[in-house]
Amino acid sequence: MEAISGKTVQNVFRTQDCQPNRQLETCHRRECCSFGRRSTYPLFWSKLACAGISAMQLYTLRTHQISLGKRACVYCNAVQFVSAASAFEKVDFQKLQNGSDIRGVAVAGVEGEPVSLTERVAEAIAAAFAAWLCDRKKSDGSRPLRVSIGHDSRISAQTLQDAVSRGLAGAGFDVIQYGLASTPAMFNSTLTEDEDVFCPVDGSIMITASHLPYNRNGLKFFTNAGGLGKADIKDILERAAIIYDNFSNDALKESELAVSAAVRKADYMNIYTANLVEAVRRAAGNIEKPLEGFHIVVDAGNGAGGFFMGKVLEPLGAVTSGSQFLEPDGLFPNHIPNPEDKAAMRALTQAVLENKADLGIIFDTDVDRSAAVDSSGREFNRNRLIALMSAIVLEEHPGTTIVTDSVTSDGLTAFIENKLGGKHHRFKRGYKNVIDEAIRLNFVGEESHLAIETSGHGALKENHWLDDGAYLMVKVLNKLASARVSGSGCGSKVLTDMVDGLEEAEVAVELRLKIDQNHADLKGGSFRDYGEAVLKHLENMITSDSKLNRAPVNYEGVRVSGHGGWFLLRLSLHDPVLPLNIEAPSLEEAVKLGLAVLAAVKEFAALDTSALDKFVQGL
Ligand SMILES: O=P(O)(O)OC[C@H]1O[C@H](O)[C@H](O)[C@@H](O)[C@@H]1O
Repeated sequence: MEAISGKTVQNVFRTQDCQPNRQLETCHRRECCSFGRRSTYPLFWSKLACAGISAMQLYTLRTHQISLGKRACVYCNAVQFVSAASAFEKVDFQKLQNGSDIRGVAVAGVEGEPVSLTERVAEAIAAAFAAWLCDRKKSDGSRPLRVSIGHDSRISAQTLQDAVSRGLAGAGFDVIQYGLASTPAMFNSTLTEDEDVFCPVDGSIMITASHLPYNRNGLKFFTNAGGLGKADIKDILERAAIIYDNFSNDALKESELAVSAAVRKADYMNIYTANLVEAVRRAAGNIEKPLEGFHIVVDAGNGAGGFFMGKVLEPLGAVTSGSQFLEPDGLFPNHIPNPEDKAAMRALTQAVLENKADLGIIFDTDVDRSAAVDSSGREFNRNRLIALMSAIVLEEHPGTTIVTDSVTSDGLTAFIENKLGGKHHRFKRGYKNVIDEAIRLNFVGEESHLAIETSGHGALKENHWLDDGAYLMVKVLNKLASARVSGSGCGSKVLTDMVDGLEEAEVAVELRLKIDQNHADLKGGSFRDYGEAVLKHLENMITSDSKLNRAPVNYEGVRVSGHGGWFLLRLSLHDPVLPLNIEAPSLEEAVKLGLAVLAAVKEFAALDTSALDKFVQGL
């Protein structure tokens, strides 16, 4: 985690908005809208987005709520712009896309990282999501469309929640705020049937930037069909850019007024966690406290996952003393909440050993990822976590296909296929990619029940293909509890035994080789094209080395086996980086693989190979 100076901390709450200074000529027309009662405004915006109407021609339509459920008349205020110039700082909305999420800098104070996710930007994106949703869902007339909002522990959470609420309320939506929540809970709120917590919602927004540093934040979107994909996010950002460019002072004020009528608060985490508790009780044969006598520590890294101790483990009877960093603190003062972070895993392991616990559980900031540690301090992380989850799922669904990301080991394939009798389908990196691939396989007739990444994202068919770190841990707890009930084992040894036979490489490294986007060698092209050229060249070089073999089936980058191990060079999903994974039985053999890559890539001047240089020199 970056060091945070006192000055930075003072700065972090200074918001980023600039005040509009443009002259507006407003003309309010009050009229009853004869079309779509609640969806008027978003639909209008979405049409604008598609038609590319100029700001000179714009009229914003605004629907207002009179009272919940009793809105006899919807009226529109038309605000005519006299200037096409945006009142706010120019924003490149497409740059905020991070795969199927939106991510940006939300807090000022870090040098070289100007704020990009301002309140106004967030408001425009929320209004754009409303427009997008209106194109897909129609209100049945009994109530307005509604969207739930949750957030993780970041210090910009509250400000962004307010902005997102304004964007939705201004679009005529009902807004249900859940406060501190997990990403998977937000998806669940689109499925739950419970009017007490205003569910099901028509859409849901989670405000989070996962494990990124404290100054970042972002948005994830859900409907009852799951998380939105890349194309949806692109669409929403295109709409948001138009909305933002045409914001007026009056429209913004009206959103502020609309908020108080539109916002409801609900404790949805109670419902979500009760379902998790119920799942473990059911698996143990409806015992009230199936974890009685188990000592389990939780490390939430000061993210949103602290609920797991008090609302899941304790009702199930587990002893939880020694759990740590459960209080939400968006400056993440202890370690980054991220199972991929070595310091985070060390902290959990230490807590398990010091407390002589049976199991340790760790979550990322928004609880869509998790990992565990057994009583001896061995990690269930990366390939070992996938092996454990595969063993659990294959017991329930013999022969099923396990879909994983591309950086999984050859040892994992052997374990899944030879020991467990399943099929390993190694696909691409990216949680959305593996989930979508598992759904596709089922669709074409190949049964798959688990899609899981080495990052700790894992989704089960039985849980609506939702990547839910808490649900993964519930499956682990089910195993612990049911093994004791059936007398087949006690403590985390049950779990450790399940991954017995998984071969793990002596050396496993990931080196991230940066592409300098400003380097002349790119010749004005994109880093992606450059990266592809590096990969093509590597592929050609490999064919002339008899000790190396390209993987016969491969979906991403160049994967090669040789010297008793393997390597994969691929393009990062998001960054101008070529990540290189090497696994081998010894350092010597890993270096041989590294040298083969180095020989092929060294002529690419814009590629920073210093990490690989150091590795092959044994530094
Ligand atoms: O391609 P990389 O830079 O290694 O990043 C890949 C990772 O990006 C994000 O963090 C996604 O949430 C992960 O699902 C994905 O695995």
